[in-house]
Amino acid sequence: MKTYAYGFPRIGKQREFKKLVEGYWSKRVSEEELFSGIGEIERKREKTYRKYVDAFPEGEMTLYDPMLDTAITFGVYKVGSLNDYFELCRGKRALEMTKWFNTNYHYLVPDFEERVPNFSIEKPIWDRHEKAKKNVYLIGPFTFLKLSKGLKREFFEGALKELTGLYIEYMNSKNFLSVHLDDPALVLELSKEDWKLIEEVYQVFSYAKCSVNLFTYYDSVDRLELLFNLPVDGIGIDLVHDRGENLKQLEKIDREGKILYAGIVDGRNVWRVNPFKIRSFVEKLGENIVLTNAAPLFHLPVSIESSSLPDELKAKISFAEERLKELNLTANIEERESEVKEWIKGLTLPFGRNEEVRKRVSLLKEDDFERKPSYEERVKVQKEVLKLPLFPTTTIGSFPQTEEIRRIRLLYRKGLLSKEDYETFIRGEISKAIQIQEDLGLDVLVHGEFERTDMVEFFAEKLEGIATTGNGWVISYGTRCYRPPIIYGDVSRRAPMTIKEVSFAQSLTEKPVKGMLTGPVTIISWSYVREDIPIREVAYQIALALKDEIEDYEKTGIKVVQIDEPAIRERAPIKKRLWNEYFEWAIKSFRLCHSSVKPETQIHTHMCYSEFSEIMDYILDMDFDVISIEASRSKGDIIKAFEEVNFNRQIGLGVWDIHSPYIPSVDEMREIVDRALRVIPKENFWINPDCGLKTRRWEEVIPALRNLVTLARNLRSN
Ligand SMILES: CN1c2c(nc(N)[nH]c2=O)NC[C@@H]1CNc1ccc(C(=O)N[C@@H](CCC(=O)N[C@@H](CCC(=O)N[C@@H](CCC(=O)O)C(=O)O)C(=O)O)C(=O)O)cc1
Ligand SMILES: N[C@@H](CCS)C(=O)O
Ligand SMILES: [Zn+2]
Repeated sequence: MKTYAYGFPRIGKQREFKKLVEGYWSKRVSEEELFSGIGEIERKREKTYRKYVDAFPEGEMTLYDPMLDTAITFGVYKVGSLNDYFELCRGKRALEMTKWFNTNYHYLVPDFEERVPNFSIEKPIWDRHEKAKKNVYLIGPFTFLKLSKGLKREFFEGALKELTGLYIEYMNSKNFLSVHLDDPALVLELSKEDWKLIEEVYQVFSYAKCSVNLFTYYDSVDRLELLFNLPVDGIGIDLVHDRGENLKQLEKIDREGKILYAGIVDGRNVWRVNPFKIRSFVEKLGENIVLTNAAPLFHLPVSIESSSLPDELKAKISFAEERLKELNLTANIEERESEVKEWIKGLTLPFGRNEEVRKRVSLLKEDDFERKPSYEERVKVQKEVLKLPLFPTTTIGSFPQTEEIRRIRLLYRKGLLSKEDYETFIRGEISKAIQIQEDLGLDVLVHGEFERTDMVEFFAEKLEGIATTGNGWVISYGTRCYRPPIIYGDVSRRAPMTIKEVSFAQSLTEKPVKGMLTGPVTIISWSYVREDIPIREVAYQIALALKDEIEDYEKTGIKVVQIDEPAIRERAPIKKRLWNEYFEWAIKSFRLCHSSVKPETQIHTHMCYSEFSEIMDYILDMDFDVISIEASRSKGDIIKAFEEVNFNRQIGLGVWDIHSPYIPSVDEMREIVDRALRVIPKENFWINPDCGLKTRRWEEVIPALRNLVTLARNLRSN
């Protein structure tokens, strides 16, 4: 049996990719060094692939994001220099950033600005395909256009025809031997018209001089037979996250000699597979099978080898390199039987069970998910208590994680600094941040999250039942990474998690300080989650831990609590037909956190970098008092969605794109507010940035927040 793998992480075992690109941005690395360093990373990746699998794509590497590279290759953006390229990623011309399907990877969204697209084939400033010949990696034209913005409906068909034609020209002129087309948008719930268009337009692949393999992943394809009728050589499908739907269709399809790239090892979660079971499963699939991963492997860290997990857990999981090994073991099971037996030894080890937690979840009643009194009642009490001005100003939670903070934390983690000294240092940072916010004149303050490495990892370290990996880095966007924790057992709170820092901050000021928590859906979405109990139960376990934390806030006099749920949209299933089922537990877990708070406690939530317009009704059902939503990169496009719903809650639409070092002026921020005030009553409107400020520098934060406060003051005096 043959094996194939794709999407192996580009970050590198020691985050070489991040260090290199960020080194270039800070002028420590020259252009030449950047290119040769990227080449080196690519060679290492290919060496790993070669160790385990028969084939893999060439030219998968990028300097920032493959969607942007595709846009440049086909002339959507003209880029004459590396600086032009990075301006589109993080400068004043930065493209909107949004979640890639239901993942925590963010891509740059090509924008056609409502104009007729005018494609061309361009030689990019750094040519990822320069040496590529076999299985050359390209994002499929359908996915590329479907995930872009500003392409009017009436132009879509013409654009797809023209672009697909150019793809053929590109492949033929470059003399590729074979092409790997990544086309995950084919798993979306598509209309009849879309399917008809795909069927028609993708016929042009018969003009390709090389073989073409079309890969889908993250879910099932609703019209799989249609893909097998296209003039391509192979089809890749996800047999892990398809709820059996791909398999069911496969049984009825005549594959007519086409290769089936059977995605049988999970690219999204870490639980180790049993190669014996996988092998007997694939043997039933028939002839012409190539074993592959079910989704790109970059959602996993590079290898378990360099992680600091306990051995019992390591024996149950696989990261990217181990997934390659699983493909290899499955394909060569006869010769490697003893190795396979060794591989699966850890699978029988039990997950952590906590009877008390199980009982608490089983005793939950409908009332436990219901906050009383209603928003209309409690908002009056909150007004009395908080006495906030019109257009209250706040930030989203984190302040700059400076090099000094990271260095001090590293010393503490290595045991070179005592807990006491570390905590004194953190208190010093909190004091400075409170002073700065007071001086700027913000209304609702935050403690700054200096004690947190990451908004999920921090809670994972405090909670029982969740493990952290130490070095298991995964890219979230560009060069920014996170280490997804592993939820392996029942989750419970050992002790208060955030009270010390937040109540210290509150002791320094008369203004309200927001207690800052990460919500259950986000903790789940940015972690790897056990699959032996229903996801709903995991969510309720986490919610109960957060509920206890909020009760402790109230006891210490905290009046405003923010429960961040930036991943609530991202976690929604790709198939909308499954949305009700998902949102039911997602919303209930949020409501469980805050259902028992006092009427005067103001509950905030925050969401970012997703397409929210379609989920407004679900969002409202979470029953918070205030929401802050990112809106500035999309120039406030989300405002349209407020025209259609009666959004009777307070809202802060982000007025500052915090992922760019650019400092917006008062007038630039005002544009978004003016548009929003046409649909949102001014007494419900807050002024805040898009997201947390941890990735920015104080030199950017202070002037931008000064402008933000000036904007609020101008609005109040108008
Ligand atoms: C808000 N977002 C988040 C998402 N997902 C998360 N898991 N977290 C988020 O906050 N998704 C949506 C958005 C956008 N996504 C991100 C993701 C990641 C970052 C980010 O800033 N990442 C940091 C790493 C953060 C971290 O864990 N830091 C640790 C380790 C720091 C470190 O590298 N230490 C060095 C030594 C110190 C030094 O020399 O600097 C080392 O260990 O070698 C910590 O602070 O201790 C990143 O830099 O990529 C932002 C938005
Ligand atoms: N409170 C978090 C939310 C990020 S989505 C922060 O400010 O970083
Ligand atoms: Zn955010």
